[in-house]
Amino acid sequence: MDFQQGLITTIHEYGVTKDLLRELNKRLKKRSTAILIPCLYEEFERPALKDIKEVLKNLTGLNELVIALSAKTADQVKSAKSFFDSMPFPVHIQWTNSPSVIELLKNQEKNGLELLGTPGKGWAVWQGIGVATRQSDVVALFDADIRTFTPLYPSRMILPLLDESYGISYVKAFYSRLSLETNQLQGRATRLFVGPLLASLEQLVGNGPFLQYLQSFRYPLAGEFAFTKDLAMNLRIPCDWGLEIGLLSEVYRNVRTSKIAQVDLGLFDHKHKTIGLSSKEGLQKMCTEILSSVLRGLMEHQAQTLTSTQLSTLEVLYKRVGEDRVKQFGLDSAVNKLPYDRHEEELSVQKFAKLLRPATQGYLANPTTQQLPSWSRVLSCEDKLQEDLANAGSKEINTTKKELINNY
Ligand SMILES: O=C(O)[C@H](O)COP(=O)(O)O
Repeated sequence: MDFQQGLITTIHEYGVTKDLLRELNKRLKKRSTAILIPCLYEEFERPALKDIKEVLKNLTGLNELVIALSAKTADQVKSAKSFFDSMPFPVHIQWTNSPSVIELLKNQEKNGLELLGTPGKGWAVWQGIGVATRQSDVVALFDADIRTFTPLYPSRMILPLLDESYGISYVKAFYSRLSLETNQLQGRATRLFVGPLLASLEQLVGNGPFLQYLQSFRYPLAGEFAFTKDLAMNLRIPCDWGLEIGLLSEVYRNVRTSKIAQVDLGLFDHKHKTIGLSSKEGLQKMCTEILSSVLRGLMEHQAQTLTSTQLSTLEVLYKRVGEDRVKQFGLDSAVNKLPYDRHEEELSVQKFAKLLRPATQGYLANPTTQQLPSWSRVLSCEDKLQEDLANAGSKEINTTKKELINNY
């Protein structure tokens, strides 16, 4: 526990779990809430989503479950629908890359709206927000690959938004990251890249408000967050691995920090990526895109950028802080009797350090990234697009347009 340091409210986990679901269901009836799960069809073939479904079945007060599904065939969509057959609330399967959705969004180019995002989580989140906010005042988002999902997750993520007297608009998760198989610390991008990067940038450019804000989050890359409809409708959505940092930047732009809370979800594990052989793969690609997102935030909120001398300093600082963190996590693991592969962690820091120069130069050469426009901006042009999108995403399928699906 801490004593609420930092800019945002921290909700700790004190181990009291009695009646959590009863309380949640009671409050859900008073403020309409949707859960949004962006998802590739492959997740339906893995055990995690089945476990998530079993927990969600207990949320009798939920207004809607929205599955933003990327699928290759109509049969996959049908089987996703029957997978969620028995839920005690409406389930909307939004086929994000269906021919009708692609046609509808492509058609918006005539209005100057670029809505065909790069396929991936960002695009699915954007569609899911559009669909979910038609009928719900609160939206909570969970990844489909969480292997440790318990009733505590939805309860703790959603409850802070259901009592409006606290004035909270945005809730972000944090957790302890341990692999269920090896019992080793996970969260490599967060621990070994984002943490040391933010600390190094702070030394380099000073403790400006945006850097201070980002550092208030105990797990800035957490993919689990919840927001009120009015905030959700005003967020631009990035389409790359910078999604989580990019959304934090959009939240910073839209609400005061007193309206933000982070919640301890306890233990968390999910599907893991490899570190990748180059900056185009795995965690290295992820960190490259995260760096762009952090640099963009520095520009947008602090009007700061990196000169070439600063870039050299950043490389030196990051390496030093990264190596210090490896030692710190080693001690943390030893005292907790967790296995720790120091060599592997040192190699990760070395690889991440090598990304800094090309990634920064790449960002400076092209600082604007693809972001999907906020829903409030979209509706100012096409006020029926939420409905049209939801209809197109759940419509029966035209399999003759298979090549469209494959491209998205
Ligand atoms: O949270 C993170 O740092 C990234 O998602 C990577 O996580 P992992 O090391 O648990 O795969």
